[in-house]
Amino acid sequence: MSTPVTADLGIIGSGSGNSLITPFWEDKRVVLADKGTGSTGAFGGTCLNVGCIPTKMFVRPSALARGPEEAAKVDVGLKLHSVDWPTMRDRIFSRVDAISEGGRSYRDVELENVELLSQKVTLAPDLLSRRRESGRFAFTAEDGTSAETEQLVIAAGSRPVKPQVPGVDLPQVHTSDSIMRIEDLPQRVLILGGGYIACEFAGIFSGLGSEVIQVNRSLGLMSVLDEDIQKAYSAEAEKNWTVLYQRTLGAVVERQEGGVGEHPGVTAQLVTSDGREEDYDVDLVLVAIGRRPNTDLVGAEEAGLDLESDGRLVVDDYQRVLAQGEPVEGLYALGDISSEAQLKHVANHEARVVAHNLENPQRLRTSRHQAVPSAIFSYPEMAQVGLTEAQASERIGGQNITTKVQNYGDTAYGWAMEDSYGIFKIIADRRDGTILGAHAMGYQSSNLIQPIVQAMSFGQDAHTVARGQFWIHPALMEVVENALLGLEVPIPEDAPL
Ligand SMILES: Cc1cc2nc3c(=O)[nH]c(=O)nc-3n(C[C@H](O)[C@H](O)[C@H](O)COP(=O)(O)OP(=O)(O)OC[C@H]3O[C@@H](n4cnc5c(N)ncnc54)[C@H](O)[C@@H]3O)c2cc1C
Ligand SMILES: NC(=O)c1ccc[n+]([C@@H]2O[C@H](COP(=O)([O-])OP(=O)(O)OC[C@H]3O[C@@H](n4cnc5c(N)ncnc54)[C@H](O)[C@@H]3O)[C@@H](O)[C@H]2O)c1
Repeated sequence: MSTPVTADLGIIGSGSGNSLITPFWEDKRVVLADKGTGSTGAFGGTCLNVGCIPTKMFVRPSALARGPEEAAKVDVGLKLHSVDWPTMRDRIFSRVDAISEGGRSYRDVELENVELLSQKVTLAPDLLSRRRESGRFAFTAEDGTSAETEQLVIAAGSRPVKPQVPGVDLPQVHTSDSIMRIEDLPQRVLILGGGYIACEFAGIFSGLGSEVIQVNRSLGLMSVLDEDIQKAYSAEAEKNWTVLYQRTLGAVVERQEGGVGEHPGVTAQLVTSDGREEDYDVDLVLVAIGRRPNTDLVGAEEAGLDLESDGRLVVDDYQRVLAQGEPVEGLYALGDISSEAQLKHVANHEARVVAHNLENPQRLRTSRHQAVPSAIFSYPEMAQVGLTEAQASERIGGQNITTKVQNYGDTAYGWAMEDSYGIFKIIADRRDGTILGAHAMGYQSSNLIQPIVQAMSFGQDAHTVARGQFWIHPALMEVVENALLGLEVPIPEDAPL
């Protein structure tokens, strides 16, 4: 057996984990292990290579391709000439791949204190007893290279779940890991799932001109959102592409014709909730039914670490990993492998906390998971923060909440847009004006929600936010101002006017 690589810090995962290598470690040794992400085995994790960044780089051209539809509402005739998928794809990935490669070579070649293990690694099954005896954490790579480190961070992320059905491993069945690199735009695509990823890709492909069939197991899309947004979005999606509910994928069978590039099309065999079978001939299938934490890939359970019921690592407020209910000193986790919210801004925040705690073990800081917003960059776009109306009613009693749903179309900028569907909903405690949540669907809702995130983060009440500042007239942000003003909350005598 070869001599283990020894280091002060070990990191498993080069996504958000990559940012832990701060100047503090310059005169110390770091081992960074990453097996590679997506169909190209890229460095730098999900967000950069197969997640947030490339998806939004496809959302933008897709939104522009909807230009004629939007322009027609305001009496302008536009014509879409072409959508050049191969050029678009290559432009997007030439940027993404260059950043990924730059990141790899910076870590691997330029930083002398960092050893990069471009392999899948597994925690030593006797991780905890060895740590007690030697003071070090141990893990091993597939080629037998082993590493021992004083502190260790598990930032190994999550991966797409695939249903175990016949044909699911055909090359025409994609996940978000591979779909963005396909050779050409499909004419007809079936998307399985009704959550973030399915709704974003349904928006992308339908905007670019593909015929989209979205299939969800439950009734309605985006079931995690507030009911008003969920219903409004489902109704819009049903107008924009085909949406089928209460069905799932039974099998995928290769056909002779259709398809994209070298692969022929497939028949997606769906099974309805009452047991009927329905066949859809499509060019390809995208499966987007959730992501599972990579705890199995790192051997977390075998190493004696505690797991949540959904397979995530259990961490305390300092992001320390728990074993038998107790935090293991020097062992941290962050991002999708331990976080309830699989969101990049959450992983980044946790990484800042872990970076601090690694460098200051005597002054540990806690992570914060209140007022975590998210946006779904579909068509229409959606955004949310805080409690849904149902959750707020359960938390403080329905009689104590006040809500306002502001239509974009009832504001000046909404008139300019001829907007017919945008809504912004705020939920507050009617007793003291505390903002409990906000939920929106419509143009730029991911930006419009930020003042509410700010108010919730800094504890500002609804009336103070509405009247304690100027709102630019007649900007679209007046949607938010009007939603705040529509809440029935107490207004103190000396409140700003
Ligand atoms: C299609 C898509 C779109 C998204 N869009 C958004 C968005 O718009 N906004 C948003 O906030 N979030 C979005 N997300 C979620 C976001 O990408 C993730 O929450 C975030 O990237 C998680 O970061 P992480 O550091 O935890 O994991 P990752 O970035 O996945 O990093 C984990 C790394 O660990 C490596 N690894 C795993 N196991 C091992 C092992 N045993 N040995 C060695 N290496 C290993 C992996 O290869 C990977 O590189 C999106 C996700 C997807 C899939
Ligand atoms: N914009 C963003 O912030 C963004 C974008 C993409 C992904 N993400 C993150 O990635 C996570 C994973 O995304 P996701 O969309 O894969 O999962 P998800 O949990 O958001 O949605 C899964 C969906 O698949 C459906 N489903 C599950 N099994 C099914 C089956 N067998 N047949 C048909 N439908 C089925 C569920 O009803 C649900 O609608 C998200 O929860 C989110 O945290 C975030």
